[in-house]
Amino acid sequence: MIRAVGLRRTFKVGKETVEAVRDVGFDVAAGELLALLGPNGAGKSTTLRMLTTLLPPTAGSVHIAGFDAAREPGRVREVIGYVGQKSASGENHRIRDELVTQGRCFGLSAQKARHRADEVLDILGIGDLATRVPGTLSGGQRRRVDIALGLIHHPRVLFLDEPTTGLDPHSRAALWDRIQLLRREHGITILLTTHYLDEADRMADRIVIVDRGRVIADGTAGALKADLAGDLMHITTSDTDAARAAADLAGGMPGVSRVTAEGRTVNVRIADADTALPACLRLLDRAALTVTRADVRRPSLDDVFINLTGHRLGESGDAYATVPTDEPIGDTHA
Ligand SMILES: Nc1ncnc2c1ncn2[C@@H]1O[C@H](COP(=O)(O)OP(=O)(O)OP(=O)(O)O)[C@@H](O)[C@H]1O
Repeated sequence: MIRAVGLRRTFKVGKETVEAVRDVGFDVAAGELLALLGPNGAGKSTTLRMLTTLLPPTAGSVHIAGFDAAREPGRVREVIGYVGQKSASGENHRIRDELVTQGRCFGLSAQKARHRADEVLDILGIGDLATRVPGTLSGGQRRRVDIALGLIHHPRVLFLDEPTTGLDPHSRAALWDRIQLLRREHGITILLTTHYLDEADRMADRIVIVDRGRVIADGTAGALKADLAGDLMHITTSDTDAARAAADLAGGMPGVSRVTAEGRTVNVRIADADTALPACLRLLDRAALTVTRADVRRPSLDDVFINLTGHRLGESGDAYATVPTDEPIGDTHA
């Protein structure tokens, strides 16, 4: 349904050239929900704008539902909905009127536009807000209105740029449910950008991780964790000397990709920790090293990101978190 090949986009800023997107490519199947995950400045919005005909790529190509975005942008716009980071609604018109006007802009008759407006209000669970004006809504309600506006013309593909940024946890969860419903019950292909790891993990069929304008991983959350992170064994020993000795022994085990000793604890990254842990404990026992505690932790997407880039998603001054702040929406750039 979506095919991006070798996308590149540079910007001239004074004498400098900013390479916002260097080489991005992926396919999204019909009905799939794909999350484009990456830190601030990774190139997610720029990629989205190229996919939605809002920005011409410096190089590369985009096809949506078989239409070439460069040669048939009008056909592409007919089949896609785009919800940017900034709110698309004004302040003073009633929500239902905004939706009807939007429907009319897409060529629906007055009757069909009214009917569709009620339909999308229902899909987003905001029928009770129909006569309110956007200026009086909460961030989460306003986000739903934005998505309703993006759905008015029955798009087959929906692009959402950081749909939950700035929402409180309750509003985020409610919005996740609505987005899942769009895909499940209405068969819409969805591509969303996010820098929330838990969001990508829980929502997406597939995750494409971008960093500094490049795709650095592409797969299901489960496959990324299994292939790029591995399980973690935490083994606590009697003292720091024992931990160092245990780390040396554990490091020689098959399937180990990394071992660190912190105080009395040894952290071992290993392919299949459930099987490896008993073997490791026997090894340490034979060496007369006392183990006071041992447990296994499954990898998170954060572990995947660290393994790929050497830093956490939230590091280097970027404003990432797995728990969002309560900042209002609509203050980020499009
Ligand atoms: N119009 C522009 N002119 C100059 N540089 C730009 C422009 N748009 C984007 N950039 C730069 O391109 C890089 C990628 O920006 P982009 O907005 O695509 O990242 P992002 O991953 O969406 O980040 P965020 O999560 O903060 O929205 C950044 O360094 C940004 O400053």
